[in-house]
Amino acid sequence: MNVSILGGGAWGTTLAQTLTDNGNLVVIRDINKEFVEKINVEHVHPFFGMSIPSSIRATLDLKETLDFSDVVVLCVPTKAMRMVLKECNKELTKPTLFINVSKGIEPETSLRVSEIVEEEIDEKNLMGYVALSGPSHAEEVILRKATALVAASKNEALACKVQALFSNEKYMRVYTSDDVIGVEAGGAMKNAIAIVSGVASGMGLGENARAMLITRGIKEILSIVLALGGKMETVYGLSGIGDLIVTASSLNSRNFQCGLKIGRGMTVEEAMGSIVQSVEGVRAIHAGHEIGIKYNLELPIIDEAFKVVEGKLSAKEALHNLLSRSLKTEKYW
Ligand SMILES: NC(=O)C1=CN([C@@H]2O[C@H](COP(=O)(O)OP(=O)(O)OC[C@H]3O[C@@H](n4cnc5c(N)ncnc54)[C@H](O)[C@@H]3O)[C@@H](O)[C@H]2O)C=CC1
Ligand SMILES: O=C(CO)COP(=O)(O)O
Repeated sequence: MNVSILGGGAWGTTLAQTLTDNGNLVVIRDINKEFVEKINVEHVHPFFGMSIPSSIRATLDLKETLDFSDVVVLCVPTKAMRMVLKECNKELTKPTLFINVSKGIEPETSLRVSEIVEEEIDEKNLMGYVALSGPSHAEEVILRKATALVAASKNEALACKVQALFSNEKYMRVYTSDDVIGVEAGGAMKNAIAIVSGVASGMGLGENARAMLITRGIKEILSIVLALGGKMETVYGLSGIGDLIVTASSLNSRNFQCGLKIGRGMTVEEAMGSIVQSVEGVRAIHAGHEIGIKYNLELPIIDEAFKVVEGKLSAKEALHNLLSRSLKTEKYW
């Protein structure tokens, strides 16, 4: 089938290869002319430089991309998501299935991408929505290394459609889920904890500290997912703990790297500015902090991380605050 991808960066172009491997025709829309040329003329991945199938086409033209199919994969940074969806809504002429692979919650509204899609896309243009998420560094998927994802939708048939679209027996296995909230919120919040984990490493703390922050971070992700109406079992799955494992201790993770740089003394702006690809975790820390206030949640790690990224506290002071909290019994729910 024909598939349109919005955002031809690290992940979008990698998924274009998977969709092409599975026998589909893909058009990517990106706003970066250089990326479009790399894909169309050199047939290489714009970030990783390796060859990609020559049938993948890229364009700067949104209308051409939307006209190409009735399946659109959203793969732009979540800070651009609302704007991109507004532009799409003006150009759409038919009911379209939106598959979102971007990971974030809008800090100003605490809305997940599915909710932003519902706000910005007219009902007549919205065939349905599926969130596709899980532990999947583009650096490995582009090399066709074995990976598993989860496709979540309120509509089971659409989740199955996306499962079939992306799965192949060589390297990609997709599960389905009905828990859109859990998949979206878990996928967004793991980036916040990945930054914290990177900060700890950058400060010169050891693996014990990282394990502590990741494990107690899971408790905070769980609190947020449950408060938003998601399921506990989803947090224990690919889009939750699975993605946290891959992100919170890997140099392939832009969020971990960003934290590493902050922990070594860079400001948040310097750290973000030094990484060319999207870093979603700082916005996720803001979103998590806001959700904590709204639902009266106890989120000590996210709240201390918020003070650090706001420049109100050093990472060392934040660590001291966490270690000097009142002693308690270990509980996860
Ligand atoms: N890189 C990875 O391994 C994975 C990334 N993701 C998620 O996918 C999303 C995108 O990440 P990456 O592809 O890694 O980021 P990236 O920074 O490599 O690519 C983003 C692309 O979006 C384009 N873009 C930005 N604003 C746009 C707009 N207004 N209209 C159209 N295109 C626009 C940029 O030019 C860039 O090519 C993020 O939310 C990330 O968390 C999810 C799974 C894996
Ligand atoms: O979401 C990802 C892997 O599943 C990518 O993580 P980073 O954005 O931290 O690189």
